[in-house]
Amino acid sequence: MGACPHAWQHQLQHRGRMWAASPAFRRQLFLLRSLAPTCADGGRASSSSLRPHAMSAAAGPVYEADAEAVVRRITPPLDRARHKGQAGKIAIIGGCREYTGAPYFAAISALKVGADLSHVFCTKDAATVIKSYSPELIVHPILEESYSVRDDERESVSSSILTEVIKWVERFDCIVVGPGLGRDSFLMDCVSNIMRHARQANIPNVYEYKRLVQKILNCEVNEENASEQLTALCQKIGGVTIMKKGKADVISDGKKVTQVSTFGSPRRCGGQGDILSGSVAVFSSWARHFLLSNEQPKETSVNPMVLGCIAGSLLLRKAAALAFEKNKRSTVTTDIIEFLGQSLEDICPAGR
Ligand SMILES: NC(=O)C1=CN([C@@H]2O[C@H](COP(=O)(O)OP(=O)(O)OC[C@H]3O[C@@H](n4cnc5c(N)ncnc54)[C@H](O)[C@@H]3O)[C@@H](O)[C@H]2O)[C@@H](O)CC1
Ligand SMILES: Nc1ncnc2c1ncn2[C@@H]1O[C@H](COP(=O)(O)OP(=O)(O)OP(=O)(O)O)[C@@H](O)[C@H]1O
Ligand SMILES: [Mg+2]
Repeated sequence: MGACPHAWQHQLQHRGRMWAASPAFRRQLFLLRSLAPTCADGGRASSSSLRPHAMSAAAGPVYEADAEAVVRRITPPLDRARHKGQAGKIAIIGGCREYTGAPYFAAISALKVGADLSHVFCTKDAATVIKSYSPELIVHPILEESYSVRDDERESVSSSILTEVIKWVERFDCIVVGPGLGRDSFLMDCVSNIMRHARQANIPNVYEYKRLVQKILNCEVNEENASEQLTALCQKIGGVTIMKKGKADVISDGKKVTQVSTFGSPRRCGGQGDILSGSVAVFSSWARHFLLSNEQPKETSVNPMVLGCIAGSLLLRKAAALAFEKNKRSTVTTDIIEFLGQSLEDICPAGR
């Protein structure tokens, strides 16, 4: 979604040409090729940037991504000529009566990573609360839950919600569906309709993943053939990208399996998945712009969503590590958000 802005595209093209002449180019090309499903060597070769991991399974090896290199490549330069929106417009669909923190974490993380605009589409009850957390966010109180809709109104309310969201959808570079959505049946139905209009990647945790495997593959999660199961799940859902979160974040688009296992923090405070979703949204949109602006060889069909997952995972882990160093057991999600900027700066300085 979203067209590539010209100034940015031009700058990236220029950087792309410079880059092509640089000695590091071959290593990066290998990285990108290795992420591609149909690369010349079938991804079999190994290099310092991608190390096959011991949990290799029938679907093929799981490579440790060179996540820092990915972050450096896809993060756009800061340029005085750029206007508002060119660094990304992100939308979060989530937030209900119970959960107002989750959409806030995801939306504020998108801004702290570097997006220009962050919108939240939530229920009417959640909107005032979310707005009061931060004046930075643009909050749309347009979703409804079952308790506020009469049975005979469901269809008309659902279609007017859809109309309202669709009006906005095309303006966004990436949409995150789910943080704090809860489980209300009417809300789920409305959001399913919205998702049909904007195909999404899924970012499941252990329980969400378990439910997906049971429902789609009709079996239980099996760690013995984890990478084969993940690949099959991506394919069966229709070529989506899935990040299976955990000790290592394992990412697949149904073709290759990559992981990020850089150490983060031993704290498992709720909300880290929400930071992750906001960060992945920004990096995926940057990756899409980057790939559009730097013509890739035809056989190198790199998936921007995969690059976004790799970059988002690394950034969250680095920020979590710094927050834990400072706050130890009292580390909470807000502390991690504060370190997103420094973590990106450490990998990819703003003045480069
Ligand atoms: N401050 C907030 O408003 C927050 C709201 N959240 C929202 O809360 C709702 C429920 O989220 P949950 O993540 O609890 O949902 P799940 O239904 O996936 O988790 C159910 C239970 O499993 C546990 N669990 C999750 N991952 C696990 C793992 N890797 N290993 C072992 N146990 C695990 C959880 O602690 C929870 O008790 C979602 O709508 C979510 O977006 C969360 O994002 C956290 C922050
Ligand atoms: N066992 C672990 N070891 C190291 N890092 C982990 C581990 N589990 C999760 N993480 C980190 O936390 C991130 C979020 O995963 P988590 O399972 O907490 O998501 P979540 O349950 O959706 O979070 P949320 O509370 O926002 O809903 C992962 O991407 C990973 O970086
Ligand atoms: Mg979650």
